[in-house]
Amino acid sequence: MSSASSASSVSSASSAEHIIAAVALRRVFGAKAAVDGLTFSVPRGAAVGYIGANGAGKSTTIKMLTGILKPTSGSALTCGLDPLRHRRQLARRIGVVFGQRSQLWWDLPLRDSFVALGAIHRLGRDAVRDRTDELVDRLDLGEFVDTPVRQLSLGQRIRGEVAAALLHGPELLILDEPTIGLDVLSKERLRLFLIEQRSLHGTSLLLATHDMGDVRRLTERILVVDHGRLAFDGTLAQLVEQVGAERHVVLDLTDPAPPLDGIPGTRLVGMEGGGLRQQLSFGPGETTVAAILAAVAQREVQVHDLTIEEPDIEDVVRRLYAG
Ligand SMILES: Nc1ncnc2c1ncn2[C@@H]1O[C@H](COP(=O)(O)OP(=O)(O)OP(=O)(O)O)[C@@H](O)[C@H]1O
Repeated sequence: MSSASSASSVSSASSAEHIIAAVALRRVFGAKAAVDGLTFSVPRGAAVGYIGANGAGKSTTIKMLTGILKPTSGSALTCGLDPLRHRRQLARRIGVVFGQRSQLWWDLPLRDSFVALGAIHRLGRDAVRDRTDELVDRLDLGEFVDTPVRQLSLGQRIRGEVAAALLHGPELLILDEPTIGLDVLSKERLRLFLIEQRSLHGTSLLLATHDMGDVRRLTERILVVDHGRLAFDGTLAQLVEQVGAERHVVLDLTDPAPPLDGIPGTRLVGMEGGGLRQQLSFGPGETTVAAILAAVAQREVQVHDLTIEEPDIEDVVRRLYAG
């Protein structure tokens, strides 16, 4: 079955409710199925994390959803459109960022890229200017918006990529590893911006990432893909319940202290240096870092430093299969 004819088999009712609808999506490279019969849908307005180990098939899925790659079989509708047949129309309704590959013009300053993209998307000059001003302000691009892209740092470039992807106010934003290689502050700044944009504009989000922090902050549902197949579809809390992928807070204390057990919502999972460093684990919804710190303060110990460790995605996927 061709992808064009099969895409039309996804009902139009579902395409109104769903920003993405994939049915038995499959893509083979030589003898290997990179994506192997994926069926899932994303309701309009939702934010979904798409996670999996290296080579699990995430980028291949995204390429099929955006019309870059033809499925070997199965079908996909993105914004109700067949991505291959309506690639140009689709481009006006989605924004895509591949963290590892630039979609900007290397020799042009960001501002000129925005003007060029505005022309491609057929936005009026005033609309481009207003939207550029908003994005420069919200993403703090002011210092480098007139610098050629090739001279930007990774964090600056990614902010530029995200701005470019949102210039035309897409219904759906697809991000493939947007925070890869970014330092903690740049990651956080980008996440806050994305949260704000979604609440302002109701943009749907599909986020492929290796970063559990991205998933936790930005999405409400998780799809786990493994060897091109869907291994899990549910909330982070359900995933944690199923595989026990908890967060850890590592507390470095100013003086050795007795075990910090019995802190509500946490388990003491490690102690070093006679109590100088203690590690507590906790699941989503059980407690917060702020509540943990407040409870620790009542034990009359002083926290000198703290680190929050997110569960490792490769480990989560392994445990999903082991269980
Ligand atoms: N153009 C291609 N030709 C041949 N094999 C490919 C091609 N693109 C992807 N693959 C293979 O398909 C599988 C899935 O790759 P894909 O890039 O979709 O995984 P991924 O989940 O995005 O991985 P990563 O997290 O490492 O980016 C891998 O085994 C990869 O080597």
